[in-house]
Amino acid sequence: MSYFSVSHVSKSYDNRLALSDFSLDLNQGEFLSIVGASGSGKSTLLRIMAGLEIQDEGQVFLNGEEVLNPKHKLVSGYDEIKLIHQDFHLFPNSTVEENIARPLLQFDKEYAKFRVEKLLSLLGLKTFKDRYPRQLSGGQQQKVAIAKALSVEPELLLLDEPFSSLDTIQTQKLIHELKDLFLELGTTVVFVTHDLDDALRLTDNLLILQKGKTVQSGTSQVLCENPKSKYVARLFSPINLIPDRFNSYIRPSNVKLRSKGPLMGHVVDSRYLVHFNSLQIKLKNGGEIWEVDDPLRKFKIGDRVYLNWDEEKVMTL
Ligand SMILES: Nc1ncnc2c1ncn2[C@@H]1O[C@H](COP(=O)(O)OP(=O)(O)OP(=O)(O)O)[C@@H](O)[C@H]1O
Repeated sequence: MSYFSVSHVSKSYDNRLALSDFSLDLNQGEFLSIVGASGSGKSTLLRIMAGLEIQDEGQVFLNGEEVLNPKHKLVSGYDEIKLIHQDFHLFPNSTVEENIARPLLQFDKEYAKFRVEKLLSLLGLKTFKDRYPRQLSGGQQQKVAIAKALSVEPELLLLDEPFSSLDTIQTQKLIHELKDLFLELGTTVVFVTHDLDDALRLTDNLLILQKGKTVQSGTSQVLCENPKSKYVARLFSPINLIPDRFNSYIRPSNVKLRSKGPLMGHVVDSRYLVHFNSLQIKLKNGGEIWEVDDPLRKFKIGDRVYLNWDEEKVMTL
């Protein structure tokens, strides 16, 4: 059996299915991102993984032991499994240091001191250790919440949209720091998000959840290059339907603009994006609009273009 395993878990609320026959296996130290739209069942799944929610069917195992839900365990939850939410759950009248030390009250004092110092240092929080949560930015508060969760050395860390109250720059910086931290500590991590970009930055392994079911899982590269459905394909970028071919699509980045080619069109809009101009091209026959990347920023509105692509990049969905 794998280190962490979710086996055939289902859950309904008032006859509405939130999770359907969901299974998952993770090795120790592995990171996984679960990506799903709002209402796809992400939070329900994490709460079941943490032993905080009663599932209708299925089981969860960590390191060979069953994770019991509140129906079977008097005090719900486990020290080995920590769930972190977007709202930080910090003690407002305790300093950063006290917040991180709080879960360690029952531990040996020397160990607690050592652990708190290590986490303050690993998360770059040393200079803030005497401040109160209200004196910190959102990103710093989230780091304290993560340090607090890591203080008891959990075996499994479950992150429920932990960056949703942070801005893009704060999120990218924190993800970068956390990745190194989790690797160093060897923690097994499940991160749920609706934001594919955040998931790609934190992990190589993805699972796409839709209406309580896994629609595809694998590495980011496999999911981007070989999506099994339009839903998965569109998470990575828009897709263009190739006319007169059965369910064949091409990504904007895989279209080449040449002076000759199988499809002709005119540029009807051009947007300046960081790495390329994003063109809207109206096809001559049929009048459909394609989205195409112009990395050399060569084309202007009104230009006539011919669209080419490599057959191996065509996705049949
Ligand atoms: N306590 C509850 N009672 C009734 N229905 C619930 C409850 N919790 C969740 N649901 C329903 O279960 C489904 C899954 O909800 P869940 O919160 O797990 O999704 P999510 O992917 O985490 O959504 P979000 O990203 O918006 O937080 C939704 O349809 C939701 O309305």
